Amino acid sequence: MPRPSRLRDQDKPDRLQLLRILWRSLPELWQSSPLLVSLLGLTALLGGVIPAVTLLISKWAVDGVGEVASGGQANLALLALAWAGAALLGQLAGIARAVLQGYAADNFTVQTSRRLMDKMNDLTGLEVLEDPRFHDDIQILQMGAPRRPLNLTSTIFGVFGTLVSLLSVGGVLLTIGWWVPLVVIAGMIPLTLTQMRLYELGWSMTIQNTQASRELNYFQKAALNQQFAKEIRLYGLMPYLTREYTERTLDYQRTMRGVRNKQLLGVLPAQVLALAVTAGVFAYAVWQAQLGLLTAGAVVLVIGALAQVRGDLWSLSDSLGVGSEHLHWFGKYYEFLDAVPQVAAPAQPQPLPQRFDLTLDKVTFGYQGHAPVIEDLSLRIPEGQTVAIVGENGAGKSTLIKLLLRFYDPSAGRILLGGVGEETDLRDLSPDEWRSQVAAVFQDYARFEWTVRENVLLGVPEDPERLRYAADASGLSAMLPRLENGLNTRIGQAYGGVDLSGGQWQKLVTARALYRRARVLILDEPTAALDPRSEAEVFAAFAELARGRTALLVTHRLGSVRMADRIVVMRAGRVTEDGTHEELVARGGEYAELWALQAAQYGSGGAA
Ligand SMILES: Nc1ncnc2c1ncn2[C@@H]1O[C@H](COP(=O)(O)OP(=O)(O)OP(=O)(O)O)[C@@H](O)[C@H]1O
Repeated sequence: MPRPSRLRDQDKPDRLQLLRILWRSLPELWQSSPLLVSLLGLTALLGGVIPAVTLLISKWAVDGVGEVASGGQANLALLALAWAGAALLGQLAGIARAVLQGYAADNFTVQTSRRLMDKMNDLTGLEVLEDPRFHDDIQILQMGAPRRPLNLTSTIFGVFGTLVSLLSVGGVLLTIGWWVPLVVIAGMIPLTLTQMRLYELGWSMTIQNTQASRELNYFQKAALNQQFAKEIRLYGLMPYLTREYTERTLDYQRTMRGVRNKQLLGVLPAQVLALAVTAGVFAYAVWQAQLGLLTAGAVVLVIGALAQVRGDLWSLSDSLGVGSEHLHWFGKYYEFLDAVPQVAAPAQPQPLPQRFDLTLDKVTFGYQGHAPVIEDLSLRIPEGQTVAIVGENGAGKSTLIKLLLRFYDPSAGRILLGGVGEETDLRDLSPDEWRSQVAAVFQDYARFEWTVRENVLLGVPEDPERLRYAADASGLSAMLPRLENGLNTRIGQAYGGVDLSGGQWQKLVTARALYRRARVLILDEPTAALDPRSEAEVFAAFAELARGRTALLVTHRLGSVRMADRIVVMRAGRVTEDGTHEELVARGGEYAELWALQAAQYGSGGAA
């Protein structure tokens, strides 16, 4: 993903760029349903020529009436039938187009959304998701994904049909004078351009206001969200939220109202010009008829054609204006699809090494725009070892875990996987393959509003024996009888499900990690919300599961780290102590101090 500053630069693509976007979207639309799109093109073509055909028939009919009145001959009945046939065909083409358009747009929508999701999957790192401006782009893409493909499809075929109609009616007007269609169209061009410019203005306002609208919506969301209800009531936050929401909304509406008014008033002069031109041509046709140079049928043709051209050009300017908004959205969409992530999967990934020793070699890392939080850190974790990582808040423990999972790449140094002589840089492995070998419970784990079972399996096929083992070992089994439908209990009030307590959730996500057949197990603060008995149970399960595999445990509960083979103490992004519990206590450093403190709290006197 490019840095968001690049995204900003492209917020207002010029017309040429819009054409390029259109050029790229056409084959995509075609690929989504070739047959439907071809038929759609045919119906638009048919619908486009019908107005010209109807006008010609009208001309012949009026002239025919004149002929008959002056004693001549004309097959008026046939002409009437032809007129009705053409009108019916036009109606049928319109209905067929609407139906086909619905089907084609459905396919195009699914294809577009799938590509968005696939791309999100390709963004293997987390760095992009942490930039506030990235949220704006995602919000625009997310909001537009269900409707922009349909809008663009209908605009493309609308514009195509209108162009066909303009060309054919313009061709009919040629019979009055070669300059007539040229003058009519030239008179309408300012209207078309003004309309398009104003739509573009509308789009750039949408972009500029996304951050503002996101923020104001956040105030409303906070006010109505159950998650914040306790603090809002306790601290009397509601008046503040209401005030902020109202002021920001009024501000936002003022800005948007300005744009809307400008849009409406801005088209007025161009509309007057267009009207003047058509009125001029109309007057010319009447004058020519008075001179006997045009037949009555030709005057009817001119009147009808002018109305048609006016209607067509109006709808063309409207479609091009709205269409440019859809194309802007597609511009963002392609920008997202083309984004090159900082954490990228290698083109030719190395196979996973035999041994899973982990080596951090002089690793330095800082979050985007921030000072390093891991500095020149070297650490070797042989396969099979259970390592507890402890240290004060903000020491960099969770960051270290995120680096090991390759959610970020170090800015300096390397992280290697493999035994001596076969070490491979994590950057040379397929992130998916590497992560499939790791089970992890994060501090801020995902709470999916699915069933308990789905929350444990997370898309992995069910193995009943393993599921039972994971549920038993994590303590999940013990809480199931209290849930209405056991493993099939739906979680989340939004879908009529139940709410789980923090501790219950923690057991569930521990089961999630235990269910995976992973060679590396990572638990980041797995027991923070657990009662002492559950904590002891989870650690017993962890110790059991950790046997024979690499296990990393980040925790502040020192009582539970004694069972680790080794304890690593971190401070300000560096490893300051490294050894067994006994060694570190004997050493009398930070660990010994923390241990004594916690032991004193539990009243055991701090003895090792
Ligand atoms: N996504 C982020 N963007 C910017 N800074 C971050 C981000 N995540 C963490 N930090 C910062 O990095 C530093 C290390 O954070 P980290 O979460 O690794 O610490 P920790 O040792 O796990 O702390 P704790 O014990 O409180 O969980 C902190 O100063 C934190 O503010």
